[in-house]
Amino acid sequence: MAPDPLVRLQAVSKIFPGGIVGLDAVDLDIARGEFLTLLGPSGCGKTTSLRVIAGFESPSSGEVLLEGRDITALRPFDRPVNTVFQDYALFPHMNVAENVGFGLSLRRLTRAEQAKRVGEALDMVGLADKIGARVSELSGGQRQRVALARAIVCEPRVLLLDEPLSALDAHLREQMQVELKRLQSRLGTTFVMVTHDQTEALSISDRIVVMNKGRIEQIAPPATLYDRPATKFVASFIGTMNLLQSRFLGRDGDRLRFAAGALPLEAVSETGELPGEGAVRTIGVRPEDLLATTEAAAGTAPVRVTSIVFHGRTLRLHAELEQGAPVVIDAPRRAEGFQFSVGDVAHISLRRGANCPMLSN
Ligand SMILES: Nc1ncnc2c1ncn2[C@@H]1O[C@H](COP(=O)(O)OP(=O)(O)OP(=O)(O)O)[C@@H](O)[C@H]1O
Repeated sequence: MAPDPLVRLQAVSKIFPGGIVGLDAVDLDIARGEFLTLLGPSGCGKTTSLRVIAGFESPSSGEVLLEGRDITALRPFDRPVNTVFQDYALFPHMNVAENVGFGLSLRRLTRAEQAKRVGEALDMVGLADKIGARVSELSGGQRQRVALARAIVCEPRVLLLDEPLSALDAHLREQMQVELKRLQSRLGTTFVMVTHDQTEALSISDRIVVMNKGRIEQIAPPATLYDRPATKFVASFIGTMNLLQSRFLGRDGDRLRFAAGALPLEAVSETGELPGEGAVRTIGVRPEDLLATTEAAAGTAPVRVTSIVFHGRTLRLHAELEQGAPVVIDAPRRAEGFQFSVGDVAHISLRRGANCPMLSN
């Protein structure tokens, strides 16, 4: 039997004034020690989920459980939960040590104990040498670390992070992603992070919750989400995916044979659903799972190249299948013996062994 989750959202809905749906019957189990990321477009309910867990927002219906105990009515400060906000919410008139120690000052600790814990938290985030610095003297990345230290110093059971890296430039952001993940592993604390950046979610999380319109579309580890998205929404939100309307031809063991126009495809069904013969389904095909050649052969379909985009090691061909359906192919740049130009006809086929998901709506 799976161990009890640390946090459980049970049929949580949040309806804002005016009937705006923030969350729509969300069920979510968060495991002890995991790095869970809430991912989705603007307005999908990520921040509302976080605020419900923190206690800043009370659900319209449903329960929030912590280790099986109903904490729905508990005030934020009575929950063993801390939040790192997008803008860090640091006190500009206090120095680094005072900012980090602020949460502790509400607890009954001796001054010596407080100072020790502040020192340890700053060590954890690599800022021990800035202990006396004013917040205004710090860079964006350093402020971010102070905010983290202030949140971890209270040793919360759950650390909530609302777009914690969004104020940083791309380079620093990537570096902080690695640091955040390392910090989480060292602490063993459960982290729940909100982001709308899929690359960030994929690189940092143990599991990702993809949200859409107040509901959960799919919960899975990054590789599963990438390789086997369950819905069209998830497929198009994570990386680039061709969504090809395809006719079901029959099955070969657990492989389902389809055709998108003249292009033969093989797919797997996540749900176990077996379509009727001739039924049309959407098959998700990654650009790297399509091969392009200049010559027609068995198993290829012709496409017309409409544009070519330089992607470093690969060229991304944007093309059209016979019926005008758009398709994107990643072709290696140093492919022997062929080159494509806009307007050319290329012959594409599915890479052997590609795992194409059959997607539901
Ligand atoms: N206090 C509020 N009053 C009214 N509507 C709200 C309130 N807070 C959130 N909403 C609405 O609830 C929905 C979910 O909002 P939420 O902030 O959770 O989305 P989000 O996924 O975090 O978006 P973003 O990425 O833009 O922060 C949106 O339609 C939003 O407009």
